[in-house]
Amino acid sequence: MPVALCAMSHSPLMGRNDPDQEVIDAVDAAFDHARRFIADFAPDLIVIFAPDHYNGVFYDLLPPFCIGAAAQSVGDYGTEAGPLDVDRDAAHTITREVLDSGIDAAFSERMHVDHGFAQALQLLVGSITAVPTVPIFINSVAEPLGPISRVRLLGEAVGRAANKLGRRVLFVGSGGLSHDPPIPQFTTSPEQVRERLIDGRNPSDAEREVRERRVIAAGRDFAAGTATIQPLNPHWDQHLLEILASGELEQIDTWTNDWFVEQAGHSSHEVRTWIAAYAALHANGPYQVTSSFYREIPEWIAGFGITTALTRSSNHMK
Ligand SMILES: O=C(O)CCC(=O)/C=C/C=C(\O)C(=O)O
Ligand SMILES: [Fe+2]
Repeated sequence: MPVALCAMSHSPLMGRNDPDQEVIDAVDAAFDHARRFIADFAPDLIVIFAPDHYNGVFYDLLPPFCIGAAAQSVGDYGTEAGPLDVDRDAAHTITREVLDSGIDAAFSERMHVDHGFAQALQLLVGSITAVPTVPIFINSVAEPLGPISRVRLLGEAVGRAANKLGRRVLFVGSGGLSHDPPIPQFTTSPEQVRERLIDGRNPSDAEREVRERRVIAAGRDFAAGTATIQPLNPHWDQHLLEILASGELEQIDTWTNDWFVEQAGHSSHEVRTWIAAYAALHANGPYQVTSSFYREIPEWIAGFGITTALTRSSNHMK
């Protein structure tokens, strides 16, 4: 069966701290294109790789990867709250293949997910329940992180499982390219913040509001050139996009986690979701990137990309 991919940046600042209309129009056009690509492909299952930002997964038990057989969106930053339409059987099949491949992913019958999953599903297919989904959490925020090669291997195992499902599977990767938004680091946080990073589920509306305002203010300062956060790195972003388009994903195995941060900021680890999605596609055969959008958008603290891809055999089977 054919498989396809859409990898996209997300940003909680979209609609909250917007750039010039010309930039918004360009992003909207790129999302329109991605939506048409997905509608043409007509997936009957979405496997989405996304991170969490201390809304669903905490330091009380922090796996590198977790596959959800049921999942609940927390509804942060105005995203849709409530249950995703998770395909439990597909989640079990994928988990078995991943574990059989020697990748020790966690498994959840009640995964909590945030805008990393919900914003992508809403933007690409309209809602968190529009298409049956298997959500796969990839820790991209809470250090320490394992080597990037494990992410590629996870993606390959998921891709092999998808191949066995006999379904029209769309792989989605959700997360930024270079960016360094103000997400607390455990080692440098005061005790009170550490406590919420360990066990901060179900914050009050007021607590959530304070956190969200802090990120919005950082976006304003960053766009005004007065923030102390790390600059975007369009050269690094383009280099990564070229490697992903080439299909030579092993090249990325040599990149250290420190180098990701040095070059592209702490949240550049979110490209783990893209690498997993591309590896899943690659496990189904040689592929072709069919569209690639990129802009630096300081207002959203994002090197912002959207790409679509198809395996070459899927192209003939459309
Ligand atoms: O306040 C916190 O603990 C988390 C802040 C937060 O959720 C920021 C998210 C930013 C992104 O998702 C992003 O730029 O990719
Ligand atoms: Fe993020």
